[in-house]
Amino acid sequence: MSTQSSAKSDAVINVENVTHLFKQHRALDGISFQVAPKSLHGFVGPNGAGKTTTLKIICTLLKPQSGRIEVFGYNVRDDVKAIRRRIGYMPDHFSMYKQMTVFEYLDFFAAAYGFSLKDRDRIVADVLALTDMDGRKDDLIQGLSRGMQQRVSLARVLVNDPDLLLLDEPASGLDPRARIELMEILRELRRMGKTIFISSHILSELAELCDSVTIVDRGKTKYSGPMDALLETTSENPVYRLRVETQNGEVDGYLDTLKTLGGVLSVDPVEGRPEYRIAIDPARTDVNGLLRNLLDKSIPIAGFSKDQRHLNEAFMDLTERGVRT
Ligand SMILES: Nc1ncnc2c1ncn2[C@@H]1O[C@H](COP(=O)(O)OP(=O)(O)OP(=O)(O)O)[C@@H](O)[C@H]1O
Repeated sequence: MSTQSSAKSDAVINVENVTHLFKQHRALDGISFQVAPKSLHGFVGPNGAGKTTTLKIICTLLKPQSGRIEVFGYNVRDDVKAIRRRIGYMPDHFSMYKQMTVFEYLDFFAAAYGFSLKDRDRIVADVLALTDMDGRKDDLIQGLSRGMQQRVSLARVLVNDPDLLLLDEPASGLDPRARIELMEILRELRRMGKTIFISSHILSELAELCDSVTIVDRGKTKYSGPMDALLETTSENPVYRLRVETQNGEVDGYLDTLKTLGGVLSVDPVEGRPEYRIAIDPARTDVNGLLRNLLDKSIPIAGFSKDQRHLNEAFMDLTERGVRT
């Protein structure tokens, strides 16, 4: 009997204090995080951090040894069938039946899900359209590029119309164009209301795509929340980035004026660009005060934004040195 919990939250994935050992080796060490419905949630961590292990537990291929994992409110220990009906899992390393055509391959999986011959034609046409593969249905898989094979693999995951997609490093080995096209397909799937959980060991790869992210290292959660909040400067003193209009590329001349503005703590010119990073004391001024002062001093503003930490900086701050084997 299935035992969907009355769920204390509406999270699609709820991971609470999960630990998993391979013999003496602690692959997961009390990991916890949640994934909201209809979000595109990144799962990032260095090699050996525990991403694949977590994904396998979420998709019911591996039983958790301790802690709790719920998917759509179903416990992964007891409700395997109910969960499998609603998820699509794309593993990091997969083998395909490469001597099949794209159509035969997808039709084979639709048949494995128990769909009738009539439904299968429609389903395969739908997933081919979703992955922009309509024109390739009669191509042999072995003749397709890696990017195209990855799309077929994604199409295969969509055959049972899952509400949650679990994708393990889907962009690895793809060239920039194939990556961008894959990301566009994922955005479209999210627009259709699917929740997408996507792992990568490269934070920058997911930064533009994902609205929320969990960073994991050595089996522990290092950050889980909105992508924007991760990139905010951690300092208590907000930092803003000012770009000035230049004439003949001349950028000097504003530094001294900027330093004298009320509430400004420090001003750093950005090397090689007509830009400054300005830190303010929030007890003495705010963003509106700073902008007013800039206008009062006739600084020619060409652009102004809150400074964000560089992604790599955020990732390095949160994860430890050394590769885990
Ligand atoms: N079946 C297994 N037997 C023994 N150790 C394992 C097994 N699977 C994973 N591990 C170990 O558990 C740790 C976590 O592995 P996991 O594959 O989950 O990490 P990952 O974050 O997905 O890494 P990568 O980015 O390299 O794919 C690693 O130290 C790995 O060597």
